[in-house]
Amino acid sequence: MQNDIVLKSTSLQTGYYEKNKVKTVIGDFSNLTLEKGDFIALLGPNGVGKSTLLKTLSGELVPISGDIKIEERNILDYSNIEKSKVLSFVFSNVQIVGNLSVRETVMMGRYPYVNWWGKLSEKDDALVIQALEDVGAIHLIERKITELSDGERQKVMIARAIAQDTSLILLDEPTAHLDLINRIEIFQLLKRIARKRHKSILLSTHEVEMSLQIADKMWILENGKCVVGTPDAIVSRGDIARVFSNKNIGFDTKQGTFNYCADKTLFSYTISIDSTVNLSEETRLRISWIDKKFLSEGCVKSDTPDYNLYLTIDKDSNYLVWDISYLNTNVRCEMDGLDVFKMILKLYTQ
Ligand SMILES: Nc1ncnc2c1ncn2[C@@H]1O[C@H](COP(=O)(O)OP(=O)(O)OP(=O)(O)O)[C@@H](O)[C@H]1O
Repeated sequence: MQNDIVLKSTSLQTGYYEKNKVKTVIGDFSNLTLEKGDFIALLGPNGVGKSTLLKTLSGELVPISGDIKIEERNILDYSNIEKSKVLSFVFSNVQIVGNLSVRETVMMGRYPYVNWWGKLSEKDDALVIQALEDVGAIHLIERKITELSDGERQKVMIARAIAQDTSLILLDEPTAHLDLINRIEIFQLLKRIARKRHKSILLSTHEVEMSLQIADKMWILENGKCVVGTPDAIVSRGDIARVFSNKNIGFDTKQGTFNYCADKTLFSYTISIDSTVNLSEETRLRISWIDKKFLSEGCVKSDTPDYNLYLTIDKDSNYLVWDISYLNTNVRCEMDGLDVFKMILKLYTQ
């Protein structure tokens, strides 16, 4: 395979047909490629066309124009059974077929390989067990799929895709409805599979911060186009800030995190620190969280501020305290961020 390219689309337009006529064009992409071992996050606002692109790349939707090649062969030239040997698709809303056990569900991934007599071999069974071990769900093997939590079920569906042993795995929002730990686990699990088993994995997600940390590359959809790059390139080019920020959400390019800002500016402030204060890691952290809290309340940092916040040590208690000065008023309050804010608000509305 040339340059390890697993999927390549050329001049692809995605969209929908109605009565054999083009109803709407959703995406218009120059060349998109997925290479062996790639772990790629597909991101973009609601309704931008992520699912439409995934369904088109999987052959479920017919492109409006352009073509898609998987392992150098046009996707339209594959029979269903041939396609299911090169490509697996994990949907966000897991469709549960019948009252199957976890073993039977994952075994369905081996269906494209059943022998002439329609029988699964010992090798198939071993692959099912291996796939369940890979996703950390082997303990669920005898459970009914209907009796699992969303996170457990999602892992089983990923195991099914692994058992299917395709070079390409597409996943549509595999972490939707999952808690934080399960979301991270699924991301890391998919990355491990891409690495260990040299699979190409493309998943759509709304997890911007997690994708920045874990994905090899990102495809960001914006107005029907796709911006492609490694996380560092995408951040430094300002793509994340442009696509995902608005007047209430700012992207911190150094931290790779979002900050939530208020609609209107309430007041400005500055923070300074007395030289006697020993800035421990915890104190630095608390100050940065005060900044976040203030930002979310509509307060901005300024060199000519309404409020001066001076961090010092109270001589009697030996605790850290804030001295707040505003016009001719000076007050002292404890370190706690909410207390500081409430105190300032009190002065502000007096
Ligand atoms: N069958 C259809 N016919 C016409 N338009 C459709 C059809 N299905 C979806 N769309 C439209 O295509 C656009 C892209 O939808 P798609 O589901 O691909 O977006 P998405 O990026 O996956 O969104 P989300 O993040 O909300 O899941 C939307 O405007 C949607 O309304």
